[in-house]
Amino acid sequence: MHLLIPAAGRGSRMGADVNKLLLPLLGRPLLAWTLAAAAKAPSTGWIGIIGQPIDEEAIRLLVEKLGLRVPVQWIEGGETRQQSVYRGLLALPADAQQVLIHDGARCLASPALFERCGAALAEIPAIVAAVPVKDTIKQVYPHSHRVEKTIARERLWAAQTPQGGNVGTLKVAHAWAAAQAVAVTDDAALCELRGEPVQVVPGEETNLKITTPADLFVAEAILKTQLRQDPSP
Ligand SMILES: Nc1ccn([C@@H]2O[C@H](COP(=O)(O)OP(=O)(O)OP(=O)(O)O)[C@@H](O)[C@H]2O)c(=O)n1
Ligand SMILES: C[C@](O)(CO)[C@H](O)COP(=O)(O)O
Repeated sequence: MHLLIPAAGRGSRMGADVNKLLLPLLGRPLLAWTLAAAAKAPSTGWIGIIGQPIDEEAIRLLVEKLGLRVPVQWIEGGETRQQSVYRGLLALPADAQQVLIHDGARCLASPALFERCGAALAEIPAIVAAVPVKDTIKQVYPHSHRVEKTIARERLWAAQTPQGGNVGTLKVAHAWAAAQAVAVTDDAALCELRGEPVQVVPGEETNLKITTPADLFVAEAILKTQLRQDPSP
């Protein structure tokens, strides 16, 4: 399976002065945990890391230190996640039929989750890892923040990554979105807008996206537990 890792963000909500993916988490950069778990999944055969030029040296160094068993290719990212993923798709090797896309910022995903998503793609053209929403969700008016209504949560799932699908279909969807100036926050949304069926694959509650400083504390605790269960990440 070909895997793209978008890692070209700035981490503005983290408020650090470097890309949040280079921040240390239990002694190594956050992105190193993401890559180690991805490469540990037996079905992962190729990884493309999408990053900004300013981070290239640091990312190349961390990849070298990890000594991953799979080939890793550097791909220059864009202004938004969507643009970065599109660039990644265009940089895939010509023989790539299906692709998984996994946020560099989701450093707690287990190798089993990558396997589950890869296996699902053998049966279904497009997938998204997701978990049922646990909170009660309020829809509010934009400025006043007064509650407009409560959304029934029975059918709501929180989207995670990996997401993925057929390379050709995803390239067409991204090209269409670029031409029409359609902006979305995940890859599955583009398939949905194109009328392509997208299937949810059970995600993991612990598969957080590290976004704000508080997430780092939670991630550290989860990682410690994961390391107790499997000390060879
Ligand atoms: N131009 C961009 C923006 C984001 N990403 C990646 O997309 C993932 C999810 O994005 P997010 O968590 O929003 O990361 P940032 O954009 O870095 O954070 P922020 O929105 O707080 O600036 C991250 O792995 C991030 O590196 C990317 O590859 N290219
Ligand atoms: C793709 C994603 O991880 C799904 O939850 C998420 O949408 C990406 O983060 P963003 O902050 O919305 O760009």
